[in-house]
Amino acid sequence: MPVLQSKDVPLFLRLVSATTQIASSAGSIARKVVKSGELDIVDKGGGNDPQTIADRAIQAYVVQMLRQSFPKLTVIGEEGESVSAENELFEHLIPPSPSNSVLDKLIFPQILKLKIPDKLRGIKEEDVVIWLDPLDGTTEFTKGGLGHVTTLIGIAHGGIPVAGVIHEPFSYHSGDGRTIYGIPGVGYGGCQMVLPQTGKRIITTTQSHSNPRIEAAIGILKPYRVIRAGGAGHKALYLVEGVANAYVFASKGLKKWDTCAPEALLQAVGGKMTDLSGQAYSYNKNDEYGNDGGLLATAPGEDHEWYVKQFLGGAPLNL
Ligand SMILES: Nc1ncnc2c1ncn2[C@@H]1O[C@H](COP(=O)(O)O)[C@@H](O)[C@H]1OP(=O)(O)O
Ligand SMILES: [Mg+2]
Ligand SMILES: [Mg+2]
Ligand SMILES: [Mg+2]
Repeated sequence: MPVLQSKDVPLFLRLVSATTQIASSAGSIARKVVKSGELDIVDKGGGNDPQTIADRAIQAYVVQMLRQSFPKLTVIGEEGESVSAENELFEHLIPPSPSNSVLDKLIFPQILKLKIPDKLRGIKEEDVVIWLDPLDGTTEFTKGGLGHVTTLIGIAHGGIPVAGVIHEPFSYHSGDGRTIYGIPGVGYGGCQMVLPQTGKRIITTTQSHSNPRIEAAIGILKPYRVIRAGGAGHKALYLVEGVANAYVFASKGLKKWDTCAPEALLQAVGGKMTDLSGQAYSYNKNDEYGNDGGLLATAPGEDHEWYVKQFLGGAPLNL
């Protein structure tokens, strides 16, 4: 990937650019698995947390590709350390190594030319933590709800999300999937931000992990409409694209790999994501994986603090 090795381009931009390429080619794995009809579902236990061969193979592929170009990164992936791209069970799913000419055809050539602040320009590889969710929305994936599925690659530095890449392998926009990136304070690409309508509060929440406490929290907000959908990435896109005003999950269950990339994209378009009490998540490598304070995300233009206040004024949520 000659252009990505150029020392003229800051590491941060080379990493974001490479991540968009890798996420995009990982989408072919999910599509191949669906075509084969063999999902090889494993129950990871603890409620509703299935894993398929697509989760394993995408994780292995993304980790291998990132490590090839950026060996000093810390990568924390949902499916753990044990999956390897050399595994004969899914060798057939791993995309062939692209030739240099293909790699030079960047999806977002503009990324390498972005003007970035000094604090991003000075980022060192060894200080970056990648939070990887190879397949988000796996429950929906196993039931054929393919539009809810995304691959999420969050890039964190100093405990905060500095960039996020979201790939929809089964986007209705394109048969090759859709890739989106966001860099807070700098820009975003691959989608268009649309402000949601105001006055009629539309709340999006889980479709497959609900419980009475989640329903009670939504009730506090007196929604005009509730949209139940799968995947943290998918629901964050609802906020980016004007479908919903807020995304609420008043429960434990979400992990840092579910939120890092969506949070970066949402911030890049002017939205906000915190736990239910308005506290920011921390994405250092030694942090707890769980987002045990639940999730509150608001679309651009929404008053995030208003939502926090409703929860503080309501019955204690006790997640
Ligand atoms: N109780 C849970 N256990 C494991 N993962 C969960 C749980 N609740 C939510 N998640 C993860 O958060 C995502 C968003 O939740 P939901 O789809 O219910 O809104 C899920 O797709 C799932 O990610 P994944 O599919 O990557 O395991
Ligand atoms: Mg999972
Ligand atoms: Mg997930
Ligand atoms: Mg996942």
